[in-house]
Amino acid sequence: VTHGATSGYGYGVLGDYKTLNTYYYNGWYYLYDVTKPMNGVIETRDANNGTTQGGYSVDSNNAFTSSGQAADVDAHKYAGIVYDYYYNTHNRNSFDNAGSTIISTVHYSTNYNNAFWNGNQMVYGDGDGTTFIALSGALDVVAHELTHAVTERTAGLIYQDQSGALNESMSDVFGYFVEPNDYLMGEDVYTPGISGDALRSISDPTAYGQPDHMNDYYYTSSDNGGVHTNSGIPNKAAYNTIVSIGKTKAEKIYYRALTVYLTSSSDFSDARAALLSSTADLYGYGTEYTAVENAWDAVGVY
Ligand SMILES: O=C(NO)[C@]12CC[C@H](CC1)C2
Ligand SMILES: [Ca+2]
Ligand SMILES: [Zn+2]
Repeated sequence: VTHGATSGYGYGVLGDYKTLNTYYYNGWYYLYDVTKPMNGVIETRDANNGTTQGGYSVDSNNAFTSSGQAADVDAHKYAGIVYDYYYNTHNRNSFDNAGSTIISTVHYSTNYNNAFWNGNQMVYGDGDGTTFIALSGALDVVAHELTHAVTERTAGLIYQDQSGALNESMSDVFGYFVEPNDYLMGEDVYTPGISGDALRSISDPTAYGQPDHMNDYYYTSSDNGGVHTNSGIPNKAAYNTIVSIGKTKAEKIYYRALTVYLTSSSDFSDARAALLSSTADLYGYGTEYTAVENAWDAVGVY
């Protein structure tokens, strides 16, 4: 075989075995996934602790088993899982719904306790080993970042004040929809020395210093108007919605609100209205509609 799709394997950030969609070319195996529908491609790169996009993550024998490859393994595997979620659940082909290649870069900078979508791709730090370990090691974090890309291409929620907090909330809420085994965000890569904690909770935002009601909205000039703090309010409303109507209906309502009704300047009240319109479109004005009204009443948003 001169070149083509191959199946490899590796160990993730938490040391867990996983199979990988790889690509063989000219003696090297690449973290380059060509198995997705409509020619969607997922590629993973390695900045080698620099701040460039980095070159392709490659291996000589299709076994990505070294400790330095763990972050690459998870970024690649989890990007594929998030692609599949959006395609299978919402019929969306990649972040732009046009099959654009999903690019991830890992080992960005040194001791970098963050991850971000830079407008073109996902970028993950390794963490400092105390606050975070390699951030691609959490599926909800990968889903959080790729949802920033979806939001940017759809509602385009401006990353400031209430629209910015909604932007953050959409990423946390779809992080839950992709990884629904808990209501926590980032728990798999946050504080390796402390068990049971997380970066945020959508069931109880106050557990990690976020408000869960408009009465406690945090007015600040930092963090783009506290977008990572005030997201607790729409996050709590989403949790209320999920527990009352279930994940299957909730994720359809949220996806429709994000892609049909929300705009760049939408605030929390606009989000309530967008979710109610989406609910009415999909399920009418019955129990689901009432549940969404109650969910937002409970956080003081009308
Ligand atoms: O909320 C975030 N970005 O807007 C985080 C912070 C830590 C995880 C990686 C990036 C989530
Ligand atoms: Ca989680
Ligand atoms: Zn974010």
